[in-house]
Amino acid sequence: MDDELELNISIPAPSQPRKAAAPARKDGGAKQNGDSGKAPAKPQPRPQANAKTNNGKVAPAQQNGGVKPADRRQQHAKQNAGAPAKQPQQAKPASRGPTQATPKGRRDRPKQQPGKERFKRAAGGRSMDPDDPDELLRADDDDEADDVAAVMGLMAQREAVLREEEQQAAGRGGKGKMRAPAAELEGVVDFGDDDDEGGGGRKRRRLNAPGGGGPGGSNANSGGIKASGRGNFTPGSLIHAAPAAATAAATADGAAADGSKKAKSKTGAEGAATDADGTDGGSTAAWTSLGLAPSLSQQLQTLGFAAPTPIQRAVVPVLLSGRDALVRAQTGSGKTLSYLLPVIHDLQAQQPRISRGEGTYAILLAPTRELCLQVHDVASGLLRRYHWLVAGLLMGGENRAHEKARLRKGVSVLAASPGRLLDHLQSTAAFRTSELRWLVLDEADRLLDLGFEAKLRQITELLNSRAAAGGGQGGGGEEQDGEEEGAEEEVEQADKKAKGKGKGRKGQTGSNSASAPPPTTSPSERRRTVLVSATLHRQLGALAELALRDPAVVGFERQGGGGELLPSTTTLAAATANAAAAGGPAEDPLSSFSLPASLRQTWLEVPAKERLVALAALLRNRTARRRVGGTKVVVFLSSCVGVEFHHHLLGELWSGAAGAPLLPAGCRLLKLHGDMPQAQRTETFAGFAKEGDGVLLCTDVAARGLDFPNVSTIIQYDVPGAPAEYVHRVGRSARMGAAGEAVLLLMPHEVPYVSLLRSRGVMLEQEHLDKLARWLPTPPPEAAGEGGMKRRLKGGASDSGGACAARQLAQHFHRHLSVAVSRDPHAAKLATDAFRSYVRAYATHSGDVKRWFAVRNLHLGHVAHAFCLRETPTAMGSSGAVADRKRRKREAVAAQEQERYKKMKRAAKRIAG
Ligand SMILES: Nc1ncnc2c1ncn2[C@@H]1O[C@H](COP(=O)(O)OP(=O)(O)OP(=O)(O)O)[C@@H](O)[C@H]1O
Repeated sequence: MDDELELNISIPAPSQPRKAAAPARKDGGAKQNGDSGKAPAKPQPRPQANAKTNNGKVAPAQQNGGVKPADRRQQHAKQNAGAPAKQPQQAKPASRGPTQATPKGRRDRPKQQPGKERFKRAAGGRSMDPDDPDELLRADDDDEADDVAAVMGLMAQREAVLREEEQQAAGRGGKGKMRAPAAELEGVVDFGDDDDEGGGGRKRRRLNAPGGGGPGGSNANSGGIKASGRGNFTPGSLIHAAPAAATAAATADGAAADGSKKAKSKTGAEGAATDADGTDGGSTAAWTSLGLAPSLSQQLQTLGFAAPTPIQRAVVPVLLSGRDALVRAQTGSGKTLSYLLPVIHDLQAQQPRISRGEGTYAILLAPTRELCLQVHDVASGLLRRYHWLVAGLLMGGENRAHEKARLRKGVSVLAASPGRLLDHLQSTAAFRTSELRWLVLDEADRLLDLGFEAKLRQITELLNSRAAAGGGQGGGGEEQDGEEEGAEEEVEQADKKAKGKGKGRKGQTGSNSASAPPPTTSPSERRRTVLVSATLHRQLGALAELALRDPAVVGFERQGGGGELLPSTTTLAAATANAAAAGGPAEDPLSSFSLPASLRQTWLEVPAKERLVALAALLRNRTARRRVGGTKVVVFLSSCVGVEFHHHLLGELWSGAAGAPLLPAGCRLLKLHGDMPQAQRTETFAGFAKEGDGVLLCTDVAARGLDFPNVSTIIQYDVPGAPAEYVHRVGRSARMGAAGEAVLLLMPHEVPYVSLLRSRGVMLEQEHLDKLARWLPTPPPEAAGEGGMKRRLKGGASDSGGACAARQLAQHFHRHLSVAVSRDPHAAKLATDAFRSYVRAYATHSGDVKRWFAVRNLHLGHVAHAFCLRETPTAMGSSGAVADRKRRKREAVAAQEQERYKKMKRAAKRIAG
């Protein structure tokens, strides 16, 4: 659908602290740094001017402009070592002389703790933690250039924190730094602890804060959080630090995994698996044994990842060996880290160190904006230890000029959506990709769907041609960003440096690199390509031919007498041969899906005209089941306007019509779809992740990859277009071995869809609407005529008579609701548009499911009833917007005609007169 993510660059700042200060964020951090789409109020002074002290002396950061990051760090550390925390802040006034021009209104600002104040402003008023390296990174932007000394002080603090942390880790082997896993294992997550104190961002955490701030501490701020370099909230941060969850996933897969001590003690099988592995779930050894650098393993521990999941165990060594790969594993099994870890291991090991000016070394493509954000945030968390590697984000809906500026500065690891990436490859001359070593396609099957495939081909062709040309310059489009001109000089210098350095580096890796492609290969050959999805399918063969070289196929296969799912690594040819030998379709070795064992799947047969009340009953029933850690329900619909309509109906209109809200107190109703403004999308995405209880109405924009913690139920109100989409939708629940359930609503003629799913390895049980009878909505007391039915219902809603009465009552209520809709012009318009969109989306079912989802099978009157429409709308051929446009055109033509007629009449009068 519409939901290709466009970009939003969120690039943690450079290692050079020459320019600081992000634009003031009003959204409390939910919005990304510098991506607010708002230009700074005034042109800001150039860094050179700002770096001068009162005496006109140049600040050390500039004197060292060309020094390697490591040397620079040492200098900063020397200058600031041992300085009290406020010392660098006190230096701030010196960096902005009293006579120096400052933006209006800032001259008279109180000068106490200027550094802290500035950071606070940059965070939109939030308190920021100077010990958090991300705060430093976030502070870099283009609109305010000052506070060199303050930034340097923070750099020094960061260095000190990292050094201290490394020393501590060396001393105790990383043990004791893990968050207590019990809470996560049980799904008991204290969301309040992870909430940001501001509106929407995550809570700031110290890497090694005194007073128990470390992940092992009891402090509320403790615990590994997946942190964005941009202040984005990372949904996964709430649960990922669950070493036990890894074990739970292993259990679900029937595969081996190690985990926390608590997890190990849970089952003998798990304990045996850990022992067999020879790793200790609480130490970095579990990660280093995969070939990962000790520093990266330590960072994983710091973030709370105790041990690899089965898919990570299988994938990491394969990618470290330099092979391309197709990775196919269940939803929620940890695929993101499985490709990010080899990428980061490889880049951190490059010698001499990578500098951001050299351009992009890894591109991580994802089909939706939210997924790009999520991948970027996970990458940022891992890169916190490697300040010379910069993560960035390109996605639709964001300011291109800001993106260009960041690309000019350089982004080492880039999460991007295909559309915006292609756009920049074609038009941003300073976007350097000649050093690209990794291309990862997350949700690769979706990226290969119609709509993305052509873009992907263009992207790979452009990358190949740039690599062959060796220059890495963009498609020649000249950038026209006057506001960003100032960045040019800096970038040119970085580019010069990069050219010199890049030559020396090709093919070189540090001593701790497990393996790397041979140094003699050309850039395009050196690039590793990884395709990842829970539902890779045969169309990928085409891409494999296009971009992959003898890829390893890593996933899970049913093996052994019990048909257990075990991790396996093979080749595409072998996978095809195996499938053929097993009687499966040889052309599609990946045709059947596997779902988490902890997921309970049911389907509910509901006649069209009862769909709405059945949805209401399901929501009431499921949100009434309180779970420790929160009760979250995700409802999938087929269109954006469908989401809008139901959000309005089940929220605002419901209370009026029913006399009480549909959802229990404290359970929020949220919406997410591709037609929402980006800021609102990001806010919902973060908000739902943080929410304790909530219901999210969404389109398939939320179907893939999103990692919302504690989703207890998935309701598929509108049937997904293809079985693969079913798998991704239900995969938002039951992640990492947690319990979850998925309910699919089917109209009677759609029931054969269940058999199709079964044939693809997806097993569902039937649930009956009558069992939900007592949750069906009833008319408000003032609505007359249902008293008798109510009494019968009281007598026994579960018996068939009671259930029947409840369904009649619900229909009575439904009519009541329809009246409310017809009286609300906004709701009535939404209902009509939603109905039309539903029918149009229904017509797009294709391939093997089309026969059950033909529009001719629909009783349009009943379907309209489910949208609270008392008449079936006509003009199905056009959407509301198109119909409006046509109407306006007709009116304009009529007005013109009338004007012409009047003119003719006047002319005729003149002639006659
Ligand atoms: N080794 C690990 N230990 C504990 N938690 C982990 C580990 N690896 C990943 N996780 C957590 O598991 C959750 C699911 O991971 P991830 O999003 O990578 O799954 P996925 O396989 O990509 O799912 P999907 O197919 O839906 O995209 C995340 O919250 C992540 O932080």
